[in-house]
Amino acid sequence: MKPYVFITRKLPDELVKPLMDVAEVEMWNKEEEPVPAQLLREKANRATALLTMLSDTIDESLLDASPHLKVIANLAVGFDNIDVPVATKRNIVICNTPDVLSDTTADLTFGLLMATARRLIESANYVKEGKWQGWSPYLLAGHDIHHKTIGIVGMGKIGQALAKRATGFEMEILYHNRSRNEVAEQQLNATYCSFDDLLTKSDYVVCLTPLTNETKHLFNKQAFQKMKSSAIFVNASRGAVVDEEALVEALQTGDIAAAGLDVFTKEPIDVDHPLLSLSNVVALPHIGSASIETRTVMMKLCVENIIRLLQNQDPKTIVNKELLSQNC
Ligand SMILES: NC(=O)C1=CN([C@@H]2O[C@H](COP(=O)(O)OP(=O)(O)OC[C@H]3O[C@@H](n4cnc5c(N)ncnc54)[C@H](O)[C@@H]3O)[C@@H](O)[C@H]2O)C=CC1
Ligand SMILES: O=C(O)C(=O)CO
Repeated sequence: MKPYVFITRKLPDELVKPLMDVAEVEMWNKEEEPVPAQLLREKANRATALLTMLSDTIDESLLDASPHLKVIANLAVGFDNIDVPVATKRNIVICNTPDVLSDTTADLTFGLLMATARRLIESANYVKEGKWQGWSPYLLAGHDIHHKTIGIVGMGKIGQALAKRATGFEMEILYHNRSRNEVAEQQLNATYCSFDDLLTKSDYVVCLTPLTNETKHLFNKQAFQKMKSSAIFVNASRGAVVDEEALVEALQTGDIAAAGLDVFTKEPIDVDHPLLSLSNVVALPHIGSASIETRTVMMKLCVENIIRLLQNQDPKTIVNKELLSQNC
């Protein structure tokens, strides 16, 4: 009997085809809506493998109810939606999609920084809404990007790709990370800083850390108060690294100048959330890695990882590496 694999979103058939050759595959039939939690639970109960989205919660109770599960391939590099320690205890391999999305996410993050600094969305709407009466010296004037200081919190793969883009704008690059990044220092001339130093010195503060117990609400009232009043905050990691109430207050009181946000604590964010009413906020619907090319490669990587695991080979990318020698 073929192993049963459940995919929690409608993906293109041609990308899933290789999996169908080795497994019985079922997919949730909607592209834009997550699978209901109860249905996921029922499917997971029979599944040997799951291909999940970052919007699916894979917690202890779901893992408890999934006795045959061998692998979960998450269509994301981030895996904060999965209880990895519990999965590891149950010998369930967790795969993610690192590297393949770093350049695409860095492009979006730098684009978001530019859109926020130069007020691109506000300006485009201004024209389309017929508000443009004529040229004037400070009409929709924003802030320079070139030769300014960017502070990157989380100098990992995406952070490094972002720093590379910042060098093209001749920016001074500061970074804060769990450990020193020699490539960033030697090849990109980035300078390591304490978190507080980075906050006080940067014109642009960009968050690219994973969401962990340590980074939850890292950007709180105190952090925003340490930033320059002209600083622009950009978050392309996970919403919960930010205390959103504190961010609203910082933007309203002028502790910081503006924010570019690709991610939110609750996704989708409620349309009446105070952040969305502020003209100095650019909000995007979590599209960091959303290019057709990159999403296709991410899907292929998930499919390949599941096939490899089902054939008792090492996956190409794994989160809980400690399981490699045991399982694969
Ligand atoms: N907006 C979007 O669509 C996307 C968001 N992401 C988010 O970006 C995150 C980073 O992705 P990668 O760069 O590939 O991961 P990575 O693992 O290569 O880099 C993360 C870096 O953050 C550092 N870090 C962890 N905890 C820290 C802390 N407390 N203080 C300072 N630094 C800390 C790590 O040392 C590491 O260098 C993902 O975990 C994900 O949450 C990733 C892709 C797309
Ligand atoms: O990969 C991730 O972690 C994302 O947020 C989407 O690509």
